[in-house]
Amino acid sequence: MSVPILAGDALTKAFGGTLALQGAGLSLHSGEVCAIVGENGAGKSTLARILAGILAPDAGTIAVDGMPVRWRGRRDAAAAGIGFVPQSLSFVTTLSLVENHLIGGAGWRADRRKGARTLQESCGRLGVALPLDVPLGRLSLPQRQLAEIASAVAVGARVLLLDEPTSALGPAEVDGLVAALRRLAASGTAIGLVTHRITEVLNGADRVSVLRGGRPVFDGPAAGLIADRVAHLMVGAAVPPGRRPAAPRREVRLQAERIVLEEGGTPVLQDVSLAVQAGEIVGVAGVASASQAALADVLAGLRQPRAGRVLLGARNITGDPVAALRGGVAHVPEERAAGVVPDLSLAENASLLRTGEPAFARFGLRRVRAEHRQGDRIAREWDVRPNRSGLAAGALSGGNQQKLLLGRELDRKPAVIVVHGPTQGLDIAAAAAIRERLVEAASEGAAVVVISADLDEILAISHRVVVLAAGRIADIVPLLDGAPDMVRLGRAIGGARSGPRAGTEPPAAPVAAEEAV
Ligand SMILES: Nc1ncnc2c1ncn2[C@@H]1O[C@H](COP(=O)(O)OP(=O)(O)OP(=O)(O)O)[C@@H](O)[C@H]1O
Repeated sequence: MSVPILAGDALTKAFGGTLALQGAGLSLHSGEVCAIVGENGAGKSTLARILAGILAPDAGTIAVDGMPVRWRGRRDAAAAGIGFVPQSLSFVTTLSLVENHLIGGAGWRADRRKGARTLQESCGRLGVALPLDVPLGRLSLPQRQLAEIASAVAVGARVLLLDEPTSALGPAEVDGLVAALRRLAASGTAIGLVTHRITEVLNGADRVSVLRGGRPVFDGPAAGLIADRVAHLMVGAAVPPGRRPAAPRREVRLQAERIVLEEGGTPVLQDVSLAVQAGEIVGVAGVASASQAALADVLAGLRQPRAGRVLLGARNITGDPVAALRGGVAHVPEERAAGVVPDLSLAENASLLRTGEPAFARFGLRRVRAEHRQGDRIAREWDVRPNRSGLAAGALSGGNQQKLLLGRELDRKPAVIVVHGPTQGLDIAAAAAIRERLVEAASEGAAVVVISADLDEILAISHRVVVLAAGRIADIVPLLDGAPDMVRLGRAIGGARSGPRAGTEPPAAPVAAEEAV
């Protein structure tokens, strides 16, 4: 076989007492997409970051074109053509793609016109169209992901290491991204793709490298692998099938009435009405867009719509996050960084938003021991690894931060749960466990809104699916015994309106008990 462009061998890395990598390696060849998989905390990000020069290994070697190298930092690796797109996107959202490209990868000497031209070229190579001059904050998460990839390509990456670029994307966007990556690979780029999604491994990758507990357990061609085998390699066990939720109670807990929201003059939510009953799980599907995050924010009282109102029971919580929080609304945002504070410890994050409660404060002073007990308990119950309450949350792997965030929010036994991308970044076993927890919370009476790019996930646990298209409710599709009308659902997701006219859905429309079983 040809000499790999980038190869890491026998790499070892410890963080304090945690051995993140133990003798792991990876070879990336020109024209090849290699999926890097493993459960949460397996060491995938650590491996990618070592290869990209962000972290220094404790032991092991790295070679480029067969020649040993020793990165002194990210710049060394970038200069050798190693591009890296992190799990938490790094571009500044108030700046446009061109501006980010100029202050980041391209360097201050590059001029704007030339920067824009090379970005256009890399978008062309990827086969995607991105607005170059719009602040990134106005783009959807998948577009921002593509923007960082395009910028890495534009600075001449021969190797692209992507840390879970697809975890927040829906099936159509995943297909689009995988197709874009395949096009890039066909032009000679070597791609290392960290992912949890088995379909990507099977459909998008040429080769699969599996890590478990920091050790390499498999490296071989993707062809001939079946989903169960990949799942087994990743978690070392079979994943049990999930449970469906029981019928909801006929009591509307959360109600959004004719919500209208605009961002910079652009309509994001248009006449959106939704009623969620106690014990009900409503899934929100649709092509990933800014509307979904906006809906989550409005339901949690975090954003003031231009028109319409949000009721928690009889209480108006529109644009009032304190009333929403006090009334028992839990919110798990799409971007983990908005929910977990990386510099605070696991214990502090676990008790965040509760510091005023008597259990966590006495005479105005924090009860640090109580915070630690809370951190220990949540970490134990939610399988956050490593379970060390004093550890900075930023030192947890992405998936473990997600478990911590969900654990904190659901531990309050909220009346309403608004969760965006509940299992993003989680391995298949952890994702199944989280879905189980959401079903359990609904069985205990919570009204749950699950916004997810993963349609299978929505279909697995929801009573009804609300389809958002272009900021409007295109349809509300009931699930009978979990089996939706896929044609109707597909049409709605594609933007066709077939159900109730947007905004005219009766807010308190009860779900027939037989629909909800
Ligand atoms: N800066 C750090 N300080 C302390 N521990 C760390 C640090 N970075 C990573 N770790 C630990 O190293 C281990 C491997 O983490 P890594 O982020 O590489 O896992 P991962 O496979 O990418 O997981 P995920 O799928 O959840 O993102 C984890 O136990 C993590 O807590």
